[in-house]
Amino acid sequence: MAPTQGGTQGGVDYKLTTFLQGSLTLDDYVWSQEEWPKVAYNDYNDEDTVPIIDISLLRSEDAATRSKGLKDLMEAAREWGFFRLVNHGVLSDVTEKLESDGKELFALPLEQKKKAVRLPESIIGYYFGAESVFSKAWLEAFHFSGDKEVTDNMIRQVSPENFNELSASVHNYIDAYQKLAIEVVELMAIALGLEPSTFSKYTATKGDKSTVRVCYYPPCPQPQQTLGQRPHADPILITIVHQDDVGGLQILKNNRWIAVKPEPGTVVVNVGDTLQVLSNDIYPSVQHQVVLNSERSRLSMAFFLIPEANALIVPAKGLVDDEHPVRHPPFIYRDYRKSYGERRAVGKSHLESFYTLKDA
Ligand SMILES: O=C(O)CCC(=O)C(=O)O
Ligand SMILES: [Fe+2]
Repeated sequence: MAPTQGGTQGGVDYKLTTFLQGSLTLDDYVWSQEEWPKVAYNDYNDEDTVPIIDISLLRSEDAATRSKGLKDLMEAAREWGFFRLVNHGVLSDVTEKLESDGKELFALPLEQKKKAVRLPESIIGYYFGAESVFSKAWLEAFHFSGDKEVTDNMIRQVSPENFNELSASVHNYIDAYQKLAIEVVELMAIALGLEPSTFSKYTATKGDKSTVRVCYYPPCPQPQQTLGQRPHADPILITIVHQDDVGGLQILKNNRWIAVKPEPGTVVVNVGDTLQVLSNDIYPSVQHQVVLNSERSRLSMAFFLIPEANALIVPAKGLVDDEHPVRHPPFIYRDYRKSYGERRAVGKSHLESFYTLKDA
């Protein structure tokens, strides 16, 4: 089917979206056929669904409740590389505030948003669709740094009149999710019989600290022929995604795409490549993608727990023995991240190709 060039469908004027401005047409967003989504954004399978972990059980004073909770967490992370967290305790005010601020930012004219455009070599800044590293993706995003100065500069560029409010909103979000993410990776270490800090001690405390990427996927006139994000695994320790009620996130399990159903009050946690290596492959990073729909826009906020750039990423000692040899040669996180950024366009699991690339 030849794509239509903008126009109004289902009450949405696509020409007004950022995606079809200037010389951009729908053709710029049509992917090759083998990349088209196989499962619709809302085709949920209730039999085979990402496990739900109630983190309040893991905080319980009762030893038996705690140890059952740890076992469930360990099994979910090991089998799925993904789980949904309930009762996490992050105030809904913090989440809802950034969600509504994000919507206001995306509603600004493109030229205004571009004042915070991502610079080459950086992951921080504004980017959209056909002009970004996510080339062809029907996505626009503000990626904010946990480094206050960097994010404050970005906000000053794009929305100086709301500076104080926006700055507080982004930093409150990052602080709250950073605490939760550290708690989760500490529980994931305890669940394997390791020191709590085994994974969390790799978290960056200076420079490129943990970040949040606020993602906006407007309705798309051709959701069958494009994607909001192509299949990828995240390079970091863990990601915590807050998605709204629209749906679109899918994960690859046993070669099948599984749609992750949004549940109010729930966040989605996924293992990144770095945690896979630190856990000597016990916790796998898993490919995921974002599928679009033609009716409703979707907003998600992905918090990334980022490793220290200079850290040597090497499997935890307690997980290596004669029966469990080291599965990945060590690497410096900065080198891995750089190579990941350069190869993003390929879209395959980067961890698998990284060592071959280095040896080549
Ligand atoms: O939008 C989503 O649900 C997922 C976002 C994501 O995978 C990412 O930004 O790495
Ligand atoms: Fe991701």
